[in-house]
Amino acid sequence: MSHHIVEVHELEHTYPDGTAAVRGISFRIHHGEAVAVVGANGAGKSTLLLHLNGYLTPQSGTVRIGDFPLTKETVKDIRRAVGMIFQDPDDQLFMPSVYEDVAFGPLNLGLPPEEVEQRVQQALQRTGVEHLRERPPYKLSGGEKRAVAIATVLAMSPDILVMDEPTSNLDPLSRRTLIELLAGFHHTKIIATHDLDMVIDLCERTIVIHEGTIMADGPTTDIFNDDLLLKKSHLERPLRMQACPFCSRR
Ligand SMILES: Nc1ncnc2c1ncn2[C@@H]1O[C@H](COP(=O)(O)OP(=O)(O)OP(=O)(O)O)[C@@H](O)[C@H]1O
Repeated sequence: MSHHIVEVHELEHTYPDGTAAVRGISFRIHHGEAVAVVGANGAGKSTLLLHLNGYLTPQSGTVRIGDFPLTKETVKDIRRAVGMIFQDPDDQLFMPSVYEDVAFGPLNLGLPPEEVEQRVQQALQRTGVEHLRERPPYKLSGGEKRAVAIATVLAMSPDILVMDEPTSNLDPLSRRTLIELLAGFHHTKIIATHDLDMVIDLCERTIVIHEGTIMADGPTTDIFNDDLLLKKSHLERPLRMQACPFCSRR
């Protein structure tokens, strides 16, 4: 097996209206790495992420997850390895209760009832939402929904977690709780986000996307200290790295 768990090579994607969203992207990610994908609105982050578990298949170029090249034939295996957490938890939660949402994936795998129960219990415990087990997901708060969406993914025991804007629309405390939760996961993590302060907390490596191409790929601290790169990519230093507006100290 390759020691690169994710390999993307010369990936391109053009939408039917002619928008070239991903224009020749290549990178490799090792087991256990936590990698941020950052870039301005419309840079191509979500389009790239949708290729990592087969919601989109390559028009040109390749995506490999572990031993499998992504094709229509391997997509089922790839979805078992890669858990995708969407920006809007409502895209992920559709059953009448939290329990049923978290059990949905394991039941679809045809697992025996005891194992389904065990996976659901563990996933709810790890995300701290056991008490919501019988609640209808649509009545939960944004932070609770996000945690349940993560539980639905954990119940599938993926190797890799791919997340699109996991902290969007969360209040500061829910955001902090989520960051602590994610920091405790030992999965390979790929996180597309505008929350650059979260990136400092979670990701040792950052890939900067600009107009569908990779502008930079390296240690997060190097990227966030490169003001010219940030400017060219329409990004700003994370708040934590900006000068204090009152005392002008960093
Ligand atoms: N379904 C679609 N049809 C046509 N164009 C699309 C579609 N989805 C995205 N695009 C376009 O592709 C480009 C990349 O969009 P994408 O959503 O991947 O960017 P992003 O970096 O995730 O942006 P954001 O930070 O705003 O979420 C944009 O120009 C966008 O308008």
